[in-house]
Amino acid sequence: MHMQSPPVNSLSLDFLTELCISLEKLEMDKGCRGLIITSVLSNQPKVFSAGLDILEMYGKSPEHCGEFWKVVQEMWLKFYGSNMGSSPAGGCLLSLTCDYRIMADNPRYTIGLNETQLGIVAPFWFKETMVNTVGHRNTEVALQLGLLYKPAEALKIGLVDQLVPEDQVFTVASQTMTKWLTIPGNVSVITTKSTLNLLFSFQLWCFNLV
Ligand SMILES: CC/C=C\CCC/C=C/C(=O)SCCNC(=O)CCNC(=O)[C@H](O)C(C)(C)COP(=O)(O)OP(=O)(O)OC[C@H]1O[C@@H](n2cnc3c(N)ncnc32)[C@H](O)[C@@H]1OP(=O)(O)O
Repeated sequence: MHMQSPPVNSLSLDFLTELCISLEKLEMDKGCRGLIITSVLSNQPKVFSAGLDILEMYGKSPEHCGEFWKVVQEMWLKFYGSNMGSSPAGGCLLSLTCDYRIMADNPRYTIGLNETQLGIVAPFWFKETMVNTVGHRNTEVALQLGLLYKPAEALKIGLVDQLVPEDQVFTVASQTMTKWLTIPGNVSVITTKSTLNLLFSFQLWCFNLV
């Protein structure tokens, strides 16, 4: 899936709604077993996603914010595989929801949950997704300081799984997905993934009740 919402693939209500509808269609397509998500913006260095659309959160009605928030959570529940350039905040969440993260090895790119740098708080399910990926201590430091990591640092703490030269990102992503798809039985993989996320999904469900 190619993301192309200039200038920076910011996650607006319209963009996220379209993303979720596209994912739903793919989920219903029995021939589709995996997804690579990438940015085809023409800017250099390339942005994967600038995160939540800041304008979507400013001066809007509570109903609009509620609708926006619901679709952000929907996006979190659905994702699978990714490859990328710069990924701050919601862009980082988008990639954290994937099974495998391949980042272009260009020190001009950064990834991380930088919310505190903006004076906002990363929601608990952003935080939990980060803890599940890089552990509690790394998350504690990363979130409190709002750190954005360069590729080598991101690899070191496990925030991304692999660095590759920029022109090879898609090829390596395709090869990696081919390997993941050799695991037999869609059901066992999906069930394993659901089990890993079970407690967390339950927590999010409880959170939405209060
Ligand atoms: C209800 C919600 C409550 C709490 C939410 C808490 C969770 C929040 C999660 C978030 O995701 S908040 C968003 C955080 N995002 C960022 O901090 C990213 C900010 N942007 C950047 O760092 C950079 O723009 C960049 C993505 C690295 C790209 O840099 P580049 O130099 O290539 O572009 P430039 O900075 O000139 O930007 C171009 C253009 O895009 C606009 N822009 C950038 N980011 C956003 C965004 N997140 N939302 C909306 N618009 C964005 C920027 O203003 C420029 O616009 P202009 O050309 O009109 O000036």
